[in-house]
Amino acid sequence: MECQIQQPSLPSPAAARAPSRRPPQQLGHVVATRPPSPPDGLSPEGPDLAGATTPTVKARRCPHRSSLRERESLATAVPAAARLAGQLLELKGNIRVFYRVRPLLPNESGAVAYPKSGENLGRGIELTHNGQMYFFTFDKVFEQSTSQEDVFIEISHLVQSALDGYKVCIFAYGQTGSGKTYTMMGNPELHDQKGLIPRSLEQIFQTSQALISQGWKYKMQASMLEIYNEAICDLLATNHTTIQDGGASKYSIKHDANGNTHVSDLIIVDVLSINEVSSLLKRAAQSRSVGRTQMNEESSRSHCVFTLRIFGVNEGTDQQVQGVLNLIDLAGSERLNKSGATGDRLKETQAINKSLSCLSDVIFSIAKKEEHVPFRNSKLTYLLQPCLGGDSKTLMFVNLSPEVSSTGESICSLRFAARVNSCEIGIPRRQTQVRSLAQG
Ligand SMILES: Nc1ncnc2c1ncn2[C@@H]1O[C@H](COP(=O)(O)OP(=O)(O)OP(=O)(O)O)[C@@H](O)[C@H]1O
Repeated sequence: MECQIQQPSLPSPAAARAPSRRPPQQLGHVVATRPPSPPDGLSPEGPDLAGATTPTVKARRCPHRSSLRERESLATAVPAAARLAGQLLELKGNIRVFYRVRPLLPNESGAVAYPKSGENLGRGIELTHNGQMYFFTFDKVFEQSTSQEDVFIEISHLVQSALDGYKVCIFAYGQTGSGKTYTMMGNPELHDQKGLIPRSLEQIFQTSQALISQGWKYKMQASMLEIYNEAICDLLATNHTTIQDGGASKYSIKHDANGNTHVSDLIIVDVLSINEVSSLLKRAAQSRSVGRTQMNEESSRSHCVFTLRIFGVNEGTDQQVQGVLNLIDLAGSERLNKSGATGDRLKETQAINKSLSCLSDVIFSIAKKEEHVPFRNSKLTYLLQPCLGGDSKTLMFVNLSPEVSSTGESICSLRFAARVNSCEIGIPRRQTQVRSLAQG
């Protein structure tokens, strides 16, 4: 069940520290239902970054060699190791899991350690709880000192693949105050503190500009919503209405046959530059439901979903791609007795915990390969259905607080993450086609 966990009731600290004997390739399930498509940049029919070459030349030369070379020059921002990790990620059909531990705050004492060598270096974490040692391994661990930039480098290849026509979904999960918002958004104004969302968007715009010389033209559309107390709220709307406000016909979620999600009445903005997206992010951040709790001065009380739809066409080859980038900052899980929530905070906390528990039910159901997966039990799970049960490239960040009193919650988060990591959601599928003459 907890495939990446060495049992909690370990006999001795020495045994607890013994490295896992599981060979690295078993850490994720390789889905072998059909041969995996070659990693980005290796696809002969590639509308990807590499495939964006002059069509006549491309048709005559070895696509593999040219693709790789061109990608090398285009994606200079993505170091080779991270690209390789991304390609591996793509070959597996699982939801990948990275975890990040936030630094200790003043007056906190830590209960987290990491393997210093061996096969679990960079992937393992040890927690001590009530005198027992717990050991987990996942795809990647970011220790307290890891910078925002280093975290982004590890996911930049995944982000890039949205331009190739993939659906990409990255979400942050974890206890309240563990660093989800810092990881996803951070402070977009300060270079060192910029989170994954602003960095991803910068990269997408830079790369799309670089591809103009190879015949590619991209159109981008952004939307941003939050799910607060089980109601959807449009963060780009100037005048907020939710279903609870009486806008009953508003914001219903639908998925089309290609697994694309549509939320009725949601404002979708054409964005032409990174500056335009930045001001949208600023607007949305001001609208987000934030409150003070005992656990976090500025706690996000909602799940926040940023979506960038990417439409690309190559004027030379008539190839079209349609990618989606979903970046999601979930509300934090919290124990009611620890958070001290009352009144509105209590209601919010209950709604957050209920939707996270629905997420957990969905994950359990997918992991057990059950016929019926209860996606419709909450707005969050229904919205995430294509990311959790479809053909998208999905990555979950588990954010952890290193603080002693948080270890119980951290262990729950890590157990949940192990389930998520074991979910096989299928090989990611690229949305691409050749433009017909009729389309112009
Ligand atoms: N990697 C980090 N480096 C520096 N500070 C961090 C880091 N991660 C989190 N913090 C700080 O810790 C505090 C809590 O982080 P954050 O608000 O991101 O948590 P959260 O998980 O989003 O919480 P909630 O679920 O309540 O919204 C913030 O003050 C944030 O700036």
